Amino acid sequence: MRVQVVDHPLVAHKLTVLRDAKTESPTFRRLADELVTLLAYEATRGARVEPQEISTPVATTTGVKLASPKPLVVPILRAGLGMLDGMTRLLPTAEVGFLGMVRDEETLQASTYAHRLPDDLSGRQCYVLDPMLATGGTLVAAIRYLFEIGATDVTAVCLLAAPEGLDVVTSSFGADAPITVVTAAVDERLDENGYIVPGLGDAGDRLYGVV
Ligand SMILES: O=P(O)(O)OC[C@H]1O[C@H](OP(=O)(O)OP(=O)(O)O)[C@H](O)[C@@H]1O
Ligand SMILES: O=c1cc[nH]c(=O)[nH]1
Ligand SMILES: [Mg+2]
Repeated sequence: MRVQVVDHPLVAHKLTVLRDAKTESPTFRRLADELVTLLAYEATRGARVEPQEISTPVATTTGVKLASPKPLVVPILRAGLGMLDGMTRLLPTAEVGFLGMVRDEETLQASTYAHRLPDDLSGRQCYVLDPMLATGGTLVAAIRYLFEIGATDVTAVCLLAAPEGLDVVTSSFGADAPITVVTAAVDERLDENGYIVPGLGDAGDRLYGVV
């Protein structure tokens, strides 16, 4: 597994505003969207391409286009939905599958309440969107499901990750697993309620309100 922390002043600036408890939903949504686009640029560095012949107004040349099959973007509902537009802005031809998952706030166990994905992910590059990698339970369950239906190449794009969650993903799949985690920061730790410290609070609630 590879962890890539995107080190860029614009990423750090936007993340700081997202962390601020005074930032309200409309600004939080806009900044999450902008931040994901910056992370997506790094997350797609390994996107597969194939040669394509084209004619410019001056000459013929060989360029590249994204290879088939199309990449698949998988936002994890609810909070991952706030990352979808930012990701597909850079990957407009990607297809989108959905996983609905929720973490029990007492046991911290993740469960799946919805899935709508292609039957077979063989050969597809998969990009999982989830703003918070906390205990890692949600991401492990999501990746396990994608592997079960044929995925062999998964990149998780997270706004924030906790060291504990990264360790859980590594120990669940092994250090050599074909998994990349791209994040704006690895924070200090989890608190006793499984929240990332210093973190940004409950990403779903800050995007969409308390339910
Ligand atoms: O790493 P974990 O400990 O599993 O926690 C991370 C998960 O918790 C949050 O989802 P939540 O369950 O709050 O659902 P929501 O997105 O609907 O708010 C977050 O969006 C992640 O999916
Ligand atoms: O800090 C955290 C941990 C899990 N889920 C969140 O939304 N925030
Ligand atoms: Mg939530």
